Amino acid sequence: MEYRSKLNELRKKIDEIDEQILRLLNDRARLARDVGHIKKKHNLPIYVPSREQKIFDRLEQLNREFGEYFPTDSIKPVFREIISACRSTEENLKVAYLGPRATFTHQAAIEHFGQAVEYIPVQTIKDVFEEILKERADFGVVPVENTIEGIVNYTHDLLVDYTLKITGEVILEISLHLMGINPDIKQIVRVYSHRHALAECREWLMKNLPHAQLIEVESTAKAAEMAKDDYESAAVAGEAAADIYGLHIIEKKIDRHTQNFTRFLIIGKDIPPASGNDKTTFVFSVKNEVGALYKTLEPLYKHGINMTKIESRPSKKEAWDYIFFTDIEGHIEEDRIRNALKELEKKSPFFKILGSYPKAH
Ligand SMILES: O=C(O)C(=O)C[C@]1(C(=O)O)C=C[C@@H](O)C=C1
Repeated sequence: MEYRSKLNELRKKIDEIDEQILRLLNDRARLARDVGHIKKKHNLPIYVPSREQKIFDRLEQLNREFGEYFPTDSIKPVFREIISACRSTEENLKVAYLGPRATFTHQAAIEHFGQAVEYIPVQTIKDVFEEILKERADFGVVPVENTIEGIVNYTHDLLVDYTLKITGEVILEISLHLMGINPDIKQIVRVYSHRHALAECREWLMKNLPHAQLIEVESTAKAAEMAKDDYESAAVAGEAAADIYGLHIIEKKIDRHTQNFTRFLIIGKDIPPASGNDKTTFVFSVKNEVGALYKTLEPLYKHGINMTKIESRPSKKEAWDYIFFTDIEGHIEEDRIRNALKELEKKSPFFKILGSYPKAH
């Protein structure tokens, strides 16, 4: 019985600490609200991703110094929600994303903005751009490339056509989980999912649920919705679907791809200020002459700028004419980046900066 009194004593201490945390959260929210008043008065943006990134970096570092009793991997998810909630006392951010709810794009959006924003699921990537342009949303979230499927052409084309800017990126590991309201796998007789997701998990399903009926539905999100009221059903879907539809994750990562990552872009109207660890994305074309690509990119080399990616796409203006989507390290506020890009622009028939934004970790 002695352990009971010890347990009670420890729980009492946890309650006291929770109370202190809660008081501090209220103090924090009050300060954020005051910051919000000043920013509104001086017409400054409420959402400052560079500041948020600095907070995460500093706290992760401090947590290591504190001995990591609290897992460092949990710092960002916890503080992301704290900041999201504090931010919501300053302004109600509206974020459009390629829906429906519970998709991986939704998951990426939550990973970036936290829960305390108004989410607007829309049907197409173009609708995401339109929502921002028509001022129904402040930001948008769209997929741009996947390690297995390659680039999302449509997102690239829209970035060229619209005046909007890339303001951030999220890289998400695409893991498919088995989920349901019933955690007992032995009672599962039906498994819902999208055709591709079922195919990716076939090996695991054959081995562990050989008698279950596999039912194809239009999306992994729909699968989770189908499973949410049925004790004998499970769905194969992403983590956001389990959160949103209140399902238990019965078995984590049942897909066989270990290198399945998708990169999502956050788009908005303005380029955010430098965070100190940024990327700039631009697109350009080259003249039709020998060594044109080499010559056009020379200013990057001259100014010591690291190019991390270059991707060609048909320009759609003339046959066999290409434009190049390029990522470099650094922010357009930095002199060396600005100067190099000015020189590069002079050499290109077409040039456009698509954004400068904090690098995803
Ligand atoms: O520092 C600010 O500018 C704030 O508004 C506070 C705060 C925060 O909660 O820490 C909230 C929103 C911003 O995106 C950045 C940080």
